[in-house]
Amino acid sequence: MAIYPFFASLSWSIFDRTSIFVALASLTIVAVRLIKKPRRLPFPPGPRPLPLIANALDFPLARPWETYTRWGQQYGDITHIKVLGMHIYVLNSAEATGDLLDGRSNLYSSRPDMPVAELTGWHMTMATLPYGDMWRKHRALYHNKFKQESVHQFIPLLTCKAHVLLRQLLATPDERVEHIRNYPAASLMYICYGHTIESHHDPLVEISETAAQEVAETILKGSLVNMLPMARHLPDWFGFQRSARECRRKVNLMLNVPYESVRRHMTSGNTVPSWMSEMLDVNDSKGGDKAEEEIIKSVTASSFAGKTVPPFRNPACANDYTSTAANDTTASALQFFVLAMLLYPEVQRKAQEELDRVVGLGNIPTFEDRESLPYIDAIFRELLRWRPPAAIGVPHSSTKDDIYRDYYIPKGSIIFANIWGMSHDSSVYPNPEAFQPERFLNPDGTLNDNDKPFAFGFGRRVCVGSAFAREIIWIAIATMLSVFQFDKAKTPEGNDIEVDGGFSDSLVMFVPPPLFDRTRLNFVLLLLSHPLEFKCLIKPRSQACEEAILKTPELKLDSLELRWFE
Ligand code: HEM
Repeated sequence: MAIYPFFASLSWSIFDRTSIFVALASLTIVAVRLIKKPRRLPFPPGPRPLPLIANALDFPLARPWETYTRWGQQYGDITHIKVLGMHIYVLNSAEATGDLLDGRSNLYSSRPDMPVAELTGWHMTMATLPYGDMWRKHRALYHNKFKQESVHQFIPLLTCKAHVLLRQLLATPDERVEHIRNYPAASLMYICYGHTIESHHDPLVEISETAAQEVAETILKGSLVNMLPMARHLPDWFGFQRSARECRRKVNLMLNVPYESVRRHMTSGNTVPSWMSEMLDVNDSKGGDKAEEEIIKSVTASSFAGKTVPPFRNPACANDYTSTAANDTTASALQFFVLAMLLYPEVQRKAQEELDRVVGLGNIPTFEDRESLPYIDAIFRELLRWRPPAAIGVPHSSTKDDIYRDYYIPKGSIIFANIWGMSHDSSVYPNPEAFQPERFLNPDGTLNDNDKPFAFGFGRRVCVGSAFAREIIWIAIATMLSVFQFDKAKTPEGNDIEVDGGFSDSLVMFVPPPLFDRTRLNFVLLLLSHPLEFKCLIKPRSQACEEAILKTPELKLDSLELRWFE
């Protein structure tokens, strides 16, 4: 049967020419949209998903950077997996990371959502805030304090704290791990609140640590709450409610003890100048907005809060804990520095030759010597390349559907950039496992232009403390190398105790998202890498070095008196 007569019989009165034109045009637009619609495009390649559980078994929980790097070799520089309904993308090249996280930072600057974190009161830390106005406010305050042009204000304090570190290492070298951990914590506590840490058991540091510890444990117990929000109404004996309440109490102490103490000093006309007192002054002068005050509490707490011993603790590692921002990244870099000096004694020798040439044996360098000490800066850059403290960074999440290289990336995807893989790309860094500061030097010994470490992350979420990190780590490395010799410890027979160079996993833990709400994603717990425990001999390089350490001036600082309340 011919179809034509049917169409021929249609009356022009029903389908006049204009209507047909409009209908055809609309159909064309819809068709083009459908064809171009991102959903039609494929996801990037990745491990084959299984029915029902998709890639749940592929997701690496231990040493994830190794799996990511393997995926990069197998599937190219962008890999896709699907876990518990979430689309996860792993970027394995500087090009793809630059294109998406830097180049399209308007789309890729959020963080995975964390329903359980809200229940525990832990959603206030800046690194976990979703992209938006609240994050912008936090970031602006942070940037203002820690931007490149402002970090010179910290020079006297950091010099003083580096000298404290030298004196501690001289007095009790076997407590190296604790001294190094204490150094960034003591610097940041003073900057944030004007509080001086007197011992390794400072009450304020302990409060922040136990708060974070409590959060990690509550999050584990809270997986069920994340999946089934109704579960939050389970009775107290179920455990989660009690945990969450205790957690909120500790977070509350962490935010309010320093705040109340700073306030009390300000009111009594006895202010110890600090970042918090500065911000409160500005806010007070504008009428003392309460919401702004809460932001001030959170921003200061974000910089040091968050050391926890993870639930799957590596017993061989003295330091495996997770952290939110500043303290542990810095401590991790410095622990790896000591390890590198043991494994690469020729690097230590070259650095000390440079120091002796520039400042002379028995003298301690200052920031003023930095320009003349390029090899020390090269050590710093190589350190962040060789053992980036956050090997897979902090995940970003996308806020709109997107297409990249004809692949589809839906809104709400989680994006990991494999910082480790990019820093160990042998086409850029030949023999990447070797610690070679020379990679960052020109043939004439000056520093080359490669000064954008992947270790600080990407785009609008790039580490806001990176300028400060460069200062605090540099002065510690330069002063330690000038006066100390780092060697392998010896057996009673005088033989070297070997150091295997191992380090703790950077572990990623996913808590399942709500069963019926795919827009609320999950919680991701990231651990920073730290060296596995190793023994080390730390001795002054000479009598003159020992005297120089003992002569370092002690900066007398006013200190905040903490005021406790429950
Ligand atoms: C070696 C030292 C450090 C390393 C390797 C490091 C690394 C990182 C990385 C990888 C991120 C995530 C970037 C991204 O999402 O792409 C980050 C974020 C952050 N870092 Fe650092 N960091 C260091 C030191 C510091 C210091 C000293 C501070 C504070 C003074 C700090 C404050 C922050 C904050 C607040 C964020 C969250 C930024 C945001 O989400 O917008 N970091 N850091």
